[in-house]
Amino acid sequence: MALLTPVDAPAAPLLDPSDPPFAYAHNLPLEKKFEYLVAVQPDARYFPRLPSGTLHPVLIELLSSPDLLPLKHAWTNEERKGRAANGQSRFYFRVDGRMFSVLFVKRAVRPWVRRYLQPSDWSAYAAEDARRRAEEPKPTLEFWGAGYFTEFCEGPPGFCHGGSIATFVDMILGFGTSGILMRTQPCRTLTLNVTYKQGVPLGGVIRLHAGVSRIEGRKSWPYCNLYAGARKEEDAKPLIMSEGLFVAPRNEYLARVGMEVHTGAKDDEAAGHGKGGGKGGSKL
Ligand SMILES: CCCCCCCCCC(=O)SCCNC(=O)CCNC(=O)[C@H](O)C(C)(C)COP(=O)(O)OP(=O)(O)OC[C@H]1O[C@@H](n2cnc3c(N)ncnc32)[C@H](O)[C@@H]1OP(=O)(O)O
Repeated sequence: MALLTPVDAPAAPLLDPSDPPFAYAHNLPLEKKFEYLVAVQPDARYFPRLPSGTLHPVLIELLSSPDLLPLKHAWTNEERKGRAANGQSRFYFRVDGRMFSVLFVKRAVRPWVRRYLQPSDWSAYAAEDARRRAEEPKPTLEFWGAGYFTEFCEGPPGFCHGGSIATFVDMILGFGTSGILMRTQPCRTLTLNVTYKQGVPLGGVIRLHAGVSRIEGRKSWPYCNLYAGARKEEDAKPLIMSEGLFVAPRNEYLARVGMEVHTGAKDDEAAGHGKGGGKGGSKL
């Protein structure tokens, strides 16, 4: 299935901040904030359509918002080297000013979500977060992202496996939308509907548009569409359309597994801003 495995492949070169890709990143207004993202771009041997170590313009655009908080170097150089050699598929997206990434590890359709904007100073972050929320009392109900799938997600030759796509959109729906928007832990998938209108090519930049069309109490109805190409075109038809019903676990379940229990009216109020939603009252 995969064209190249890490075992067959030559070792990835050591990533060095003095390399041209880093200089390229440093020319950007956000300077070192890009360093980490640049460093984890896959090697060109695994991902030949983008120059090694550079960010695609659409990702730069995505990351260039002035309200981005400094990125934290969450991984060591050694980890970065290893990860870059694994040909991971990676997507970036922003929700409420926070940057997230979803990546696939090797062949397994096992995605991990990593929150990029982990500030080193949590009190400063909390203050910033509170200020932003005060200015934008309504939760973000839609967001855009971009990324790519590599050969570890291959199904039909040159195209992404349907299971990888289903896993990916499940993550976006579950974590990226309902979990975050409802200000709770990730919600659980109750139903997931994926329409594969066209194949998703490996290697090229894929845009995503996701959001939540309705929120009622513990339930939310997120959607996620995938498009080919870096640029948004008004008449572009989605390759993939997905939607689902996601349900936040009951409080008694959360208490049993030792997770924080959300009962605050504020969260419910925020959730109630969804189209068609609005009951908001806690049914937890
Ligand atoms: C750190 C990174 C972590 C990243 C995580 C990303 C998230 C990825 C998302 C996933 O993949 S989760 C894994 C796959 N999903 C599961 O394993 C879920 C398994 N199912 C469950 O755990 C429970 O069924 C669930 C928590 C989803 C719901 O349990 P409940 O006991 O709350 O269900 P309940 O029967 O009360 O139904 C909840 C609501 O849905 C409604 N409902 C049930 N079945 C339905 C159906 N088929 N269609 C429409 N509505 C339905 C039901 O009427 C009710 O509405 P109301 O509250 O308004 O009355």
